Amino acid sequence: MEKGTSFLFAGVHFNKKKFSTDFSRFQKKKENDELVENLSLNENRESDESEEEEKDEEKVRVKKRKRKAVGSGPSESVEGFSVFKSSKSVEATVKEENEKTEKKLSQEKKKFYQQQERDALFRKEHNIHVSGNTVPSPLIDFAELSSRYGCKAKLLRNLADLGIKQPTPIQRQAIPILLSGRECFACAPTGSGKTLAFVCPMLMKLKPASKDGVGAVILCPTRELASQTIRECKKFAEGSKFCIKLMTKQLIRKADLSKFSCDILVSTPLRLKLAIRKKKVQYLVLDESDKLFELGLLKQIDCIVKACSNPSIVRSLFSATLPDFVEELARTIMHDAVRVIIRRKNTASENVKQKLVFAGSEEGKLLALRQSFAESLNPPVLIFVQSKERAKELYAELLVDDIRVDRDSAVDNFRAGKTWVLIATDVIARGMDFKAINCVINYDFPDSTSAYIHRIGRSGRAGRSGQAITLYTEEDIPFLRNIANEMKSSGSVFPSWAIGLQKKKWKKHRPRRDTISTTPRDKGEKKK
Ligand SMILES: Nc1ncnc2c1ncn2[C@@H]1O[C@H](COP(=O)(O)OP(=O)(O)OP(=O)(O)O)[C@@H](O)[C@H]1O
Repeated sequence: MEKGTSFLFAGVHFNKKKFSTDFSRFQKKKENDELVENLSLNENRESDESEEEEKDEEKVRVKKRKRKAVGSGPSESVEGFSVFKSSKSVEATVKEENEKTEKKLSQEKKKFYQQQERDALFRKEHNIHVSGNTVPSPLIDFAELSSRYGCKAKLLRNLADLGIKQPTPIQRQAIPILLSGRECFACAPTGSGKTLAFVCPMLMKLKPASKDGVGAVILCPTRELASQTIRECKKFAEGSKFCIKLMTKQLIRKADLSKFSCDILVSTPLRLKLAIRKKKVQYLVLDESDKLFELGLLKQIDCIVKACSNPSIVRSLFSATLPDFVEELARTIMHDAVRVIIRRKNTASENVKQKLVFAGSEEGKLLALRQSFAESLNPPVLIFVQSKERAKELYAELLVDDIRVDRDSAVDNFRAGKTWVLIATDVIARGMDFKAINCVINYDFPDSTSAYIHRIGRSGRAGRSGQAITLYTEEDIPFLRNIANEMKSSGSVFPSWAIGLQKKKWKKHRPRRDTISTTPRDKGEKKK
């Protein structure tokens, strides 16, 4: 018996003589289905067939019908007639298959729920709060960037070289969200590594040195922050071919923006629209989003969002303060976005020890500052005032004291450690990352709670501890309540009497203050 037919004939009593014609035909074709067909045709021609053979043929017919019904090929069984499964056995097989599928599904479901439980516990442990449809699991460590997302070793090495060993909570959650192509709006404390949270997915997903338009756009509210973000991006991308550009006035003047291309473009909202019009932007980040959404810039932001018309764009919003109106705006422009809050929304960093000092008057403030320098202040110190003019005035006063002081135009000197005290306005209150600032002094009371959170957040960054001193005068007292609440919720000692103050709607508290000067002057005189 030929190899090809052996399993079909095993155990079958077959009268080859009587069916010699058909048998030879069958041998030629060697097709199992053909054999079944022939056997069935022969039933009519050979009326004197033995009972046993008739039974055999009947079984073949049953088998044929069954095979048609289930659409399967020949059975894998090799023993006798078990090859022609009965209707019962087919049903059993189907049932078995169904049971197997159900079991597999329920195991997958179980696995999914177990993973969700683990994620929930992990998020709780790291103070990560999320809302949105099936949020991707947070990162356990940076190594997961390669195991889960195929991150190149170079990026991980760069992070390690920068001393970035473990992801911060915002990085643990926001990176997988953005890598999964989901949009997100995130609120995480100052100095908690939001920059890497949005830059890392770009460096993993964008093709370096692509000439195909602008891969990613990072919008910052100030030039100072944009320059810093560029520096950070370049550090993370060290050794790669990424083209990372800062949008400057010169660039706008020189370049033919219709042909302009780069991988990551960092810019303030001004004039960005021209550079990205008709370009296939894949990532759009609004850093310090609440500042960007402030009324003055809203129109420009709207234009930029519209200009980024790539339907598969991934947009994200990041800030340490996320007011409700920004959330509402975010929801109108984003689809299926995930909301990520680290710790509690709109709270000051826990790493900053906050203190309120009553100075009575403007003169009292200067005395209190001098006293602090004489007694306890360790550089570097960052002092915030409410205007450039006041920065000039205070600078002149501190120069007299022979303190190594500079004004916000001298940010680089301060960064390099050449000056120990920097007097600044709110222009550098957001996002600026000065290493190891020991103390922030709010010489002039901040004009809003979010300004307070961002100002004092220049200290206590990347897990370091810091200090913040806020001087206040009589006219600031009505606005103390919110600051005291901030102190309370971030674990600093707070004046409980201030919590009991009447709630006041805080609209840019920037009173006209007396000139900063200790030189005697006529009573009632006010310098400009
Ligand atoms: N995983 C990490 N481990 C250690 N340091 C980190 C990590 N991620 C970022 N950093 C460092 O922490 C510092 C603060 O990061 P970053 O400026 O991104 O904070 P931020 O959350 O954007 O703050 P802000 O709200 O003030 O803008 C930077 O010096 C950065 O290099």
